[in-house]
Amino acid sequence: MRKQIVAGNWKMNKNVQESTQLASEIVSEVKGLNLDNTRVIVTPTFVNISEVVKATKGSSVEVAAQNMHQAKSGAFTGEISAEMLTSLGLKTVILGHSERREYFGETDAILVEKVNAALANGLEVIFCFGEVLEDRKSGNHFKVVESQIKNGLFHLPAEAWKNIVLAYEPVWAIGTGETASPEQAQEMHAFIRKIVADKYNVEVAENVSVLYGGSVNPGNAKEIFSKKDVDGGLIGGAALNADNFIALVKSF
Ligand SMILES: O=C[C@H](O)COP(=O)(O)O
Repeated sequence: MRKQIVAGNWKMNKNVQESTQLASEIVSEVKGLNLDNTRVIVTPTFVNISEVVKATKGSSVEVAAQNMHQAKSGAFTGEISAEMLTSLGLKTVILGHSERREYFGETDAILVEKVNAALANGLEVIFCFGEVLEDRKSGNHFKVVESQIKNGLFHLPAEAWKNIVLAYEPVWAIGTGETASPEQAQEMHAFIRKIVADKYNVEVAENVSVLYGGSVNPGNAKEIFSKKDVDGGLIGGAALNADNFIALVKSF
């Protein structure tokens, strides 16, 4: 059975003290929860990963990275490799976030290299995609999402999908306070599962967790997460506060 996941993407927020404090608060709040089928993930910025790994040691809270470079090592000033992440004990990396695509020029071709490098190093990939408002308004959103998934992931063999998590993040809903309605999320998630089933098989499609991201908060999470094909969320703003984040973890 696929897992439910609440992943907090801290983006470029929180210094080292704030990061460890938030992580410690989350650790102490998850202690009393039954998380048999729910994974709780936090993704601090690179410089704070080590300290957050220490702060979460021994707890069920997982630490992941927000990005990585595709090369093994070398002259790539300012970049971080997959092996550097695994050497810290990380098991998961977010790739293809719309902010990386938009502000840092990450193309489908670059993402293929990143996905391959991550998987080759034993990392699980939370692969993000989603349409901009124009696409949604013109009814192009299914096509856009299909092409992002196809171009980024459909070169993979079926067995690689056990290390893939999908994150549908409509760009118009990220940090805007505007959320896709639970019905819009469900409709897209069902579509995503269908194209994965068509390309591979029903088993791969049913086993992959598909997260929703875009202005999820304690007020709307329950309804969104209750949808059949929504397996949790990739959370930005609401993940920066332990109470809000834990409220989301309790929203299944
Ligand atoms: O990675 C998280 C998403 O970009 C969602 O961000 P948000 O919850 O602040 O809208």
